[in-house]
Amino acid sequence: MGVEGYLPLFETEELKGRIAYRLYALSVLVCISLFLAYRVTHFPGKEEDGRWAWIGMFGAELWFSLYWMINQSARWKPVIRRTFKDRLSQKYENELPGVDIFVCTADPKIEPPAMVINTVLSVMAYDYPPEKLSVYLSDDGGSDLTFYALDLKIQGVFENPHHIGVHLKLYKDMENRVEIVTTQGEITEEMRKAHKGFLEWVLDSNPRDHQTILQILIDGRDHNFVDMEGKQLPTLVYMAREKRPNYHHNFKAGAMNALIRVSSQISNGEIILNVDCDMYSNNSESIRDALCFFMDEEKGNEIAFVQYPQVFNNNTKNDIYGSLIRIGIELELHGLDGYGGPLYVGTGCFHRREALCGRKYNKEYKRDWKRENTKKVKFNVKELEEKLKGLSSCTYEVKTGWGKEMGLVYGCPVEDVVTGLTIKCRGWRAIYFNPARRSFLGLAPTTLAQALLQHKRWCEGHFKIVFSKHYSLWQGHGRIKAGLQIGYCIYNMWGFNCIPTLCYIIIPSLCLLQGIVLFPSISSPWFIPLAYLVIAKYTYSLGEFLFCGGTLQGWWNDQRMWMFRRTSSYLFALIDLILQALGFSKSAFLITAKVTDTDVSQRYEKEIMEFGIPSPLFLILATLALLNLFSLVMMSFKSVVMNMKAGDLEALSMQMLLCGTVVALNLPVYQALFRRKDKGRIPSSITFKSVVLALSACIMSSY
Ligand SMILES: O=c1ccn([C@@H]2O[C@H](COP(=O)(O)OP(=O)(O)O[C@H]3O[C@H](CO)[C@@H](O)[C@H](O)[C@H]3O)[C@@H](O)[C@H]2O)c(=O)[nH]1
Ligand SMILES: [Mn+2]
Repeated sequence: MGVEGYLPLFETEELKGRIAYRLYALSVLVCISLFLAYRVTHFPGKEEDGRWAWIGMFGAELWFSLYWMINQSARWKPVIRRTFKDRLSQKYENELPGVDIFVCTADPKIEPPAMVINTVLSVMAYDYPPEKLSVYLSDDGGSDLTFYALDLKIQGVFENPHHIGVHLKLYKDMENRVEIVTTQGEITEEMRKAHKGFLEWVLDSNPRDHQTILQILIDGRDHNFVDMEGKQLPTLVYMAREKRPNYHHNFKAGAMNALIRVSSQISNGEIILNVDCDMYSNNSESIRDALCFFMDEEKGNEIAFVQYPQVFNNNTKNDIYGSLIRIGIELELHGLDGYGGPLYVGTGCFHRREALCGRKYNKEYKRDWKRENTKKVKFNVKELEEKLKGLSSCTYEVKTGWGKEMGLVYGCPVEDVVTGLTIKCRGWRAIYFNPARRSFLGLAPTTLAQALLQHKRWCEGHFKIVFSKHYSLWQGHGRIKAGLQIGYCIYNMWGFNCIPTLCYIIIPSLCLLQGIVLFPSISSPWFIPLAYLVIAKYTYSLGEFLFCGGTLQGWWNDQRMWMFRRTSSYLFALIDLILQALGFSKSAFLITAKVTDTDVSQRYEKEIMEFGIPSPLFLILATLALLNLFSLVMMSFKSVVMNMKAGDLEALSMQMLLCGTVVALNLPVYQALFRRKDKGRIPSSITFKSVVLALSACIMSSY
């Protein structure tokens, strides 16, 4: 029996239809084996044509089969969570823990201050006792513009009680003032004098070289900080940690760790929520939902973090860049939850401070929520600010466990994933909570280049994980469930799809020109498993996508984006990785832009793909698209001119189908190459190079 009078604060339900799914998966597995058996038994001999092509195809198929199996882990046992917030209030309303909210921003040009402040205000407006809520803004841009915007808005809050929680648009006036300053790019003398905070920006400070700037703008302990209705306000702190050229700042992970330390001396909330500067809160109940997990008497103690889905408010209907990763958020993360917890994806995540700071979980651990928060700060604001600056200095972490055993883990462009796994390996579990109303909304990339570069960074991060001790199969061994170890591999191994996909897009089209047969012909019995695989897999994939709330066109776009990512982002990540290993380049964190030109955003609204710049990513995409187009055209031409026999054509039919599908997926590329006139088309230098490359490949292989 459990605790007396125990009422669970949340419940868990397994996703339905699992038996049917497992039967389907079994049938696919059988056909995969049959198809591989066909490959092995029909291999061309040493003297025959196409031996290399067959080796390439076989290698790719072996990988795809393995990757398909890895993917099953996320579909085997997905779970769905539900909370009981009324029970939470009944039982714990007076013992609610302190919650510290961290917002990270890094660059006032690509992350506009007005947006950052909107996010800050949205999290100040949570339905939660203000004296238990503290908001911290970390500004890696060290920007006086961001500070100015924050300060201005806060004055607005004092002057207008309805400000918090109301959408930014109503505050056009203030927004305009912020905008003017942002475009001017500097703070005037007059503004500088108006607030003591600006004194901290000394003349020669720049984003990469400055002292710590720490300002407690609202001190939650001080009951004079009330809005016009007399309602108390949450604590609000601005921090730009010290930056020096000789010290590596570890990007977002470094910022988060500095905030963990600084906040521990101000509010020391037991729960930490972190959001990116574009991820505003869209649901004032999210804290209470998350607490239902942490505070459940029986199951809550082992929970280290509660992750909400990362979704966007600027997605178009058919999500042309597949930014939503729909299957990931609506299905796969639920699947990982069933085995011990989702990935930590870096934003929209509630942490237990102790777990984030390196504590190990064991069965004896039991949080007593009735215990008072022991942090009673005696200093006044000014003293406190001065005292805490040292905590975010460059040298503070030297020879400490920060970045390894404590806080977010350093050294990886997907620091969040590594951190989440490390926490789980310390014995904790995590929860994925995906309520009907979206809890956080951010900005998805609005150009193809941005979308592909974001995936390049992620892929590079996951590659690094595989070659480090943080690979789930090593680090997780004996510490987390096998299902979860494999579940992590879905993402860790994203990049390995690159070469096999390139094989599958290049080899069949070139072989088509040479008349080399790669697949069983329609009349052969070996055709049956292949046909089953193609039909069953794609029908299922479409069904899954629709079930997850997508559209038919959205699914098609998603297929295209996965092809693009695998052949360009992942390839570049691989090349970069090799260059880094050889010492030719260094890892960087390219921040995703959150501002867009008007004509670019108009095209985005209309779901017209945005190329525009002569990126090498596009050269690859265009060349592959043309290669398949040329092969298909030349092949059709040849079959008419040379009057090919029906039997020969039949043997090549699967290759023609494959080529045809690639061509169909690439329609937006051909339009951008040859038909469009707007600025978002593919630049002519890329058009020229890709035509030359694709043509020469075709000509060379036809002879
Ligand atoms: O030196 C830096 C670099 C970035 N950031 C902040 O980190 C956040 C995420 O950066 P963004 O460029 O928007 O990343 P995304 O492409 O959206 O990246 C996703 O993937 C990242 C890992 O690659 C996670 O950290 C993010 O939470 C997740 O949203 C933003 O708020 C940035 O301001 C910093 O604070 N300091
Ligand atoms: Mn982002």
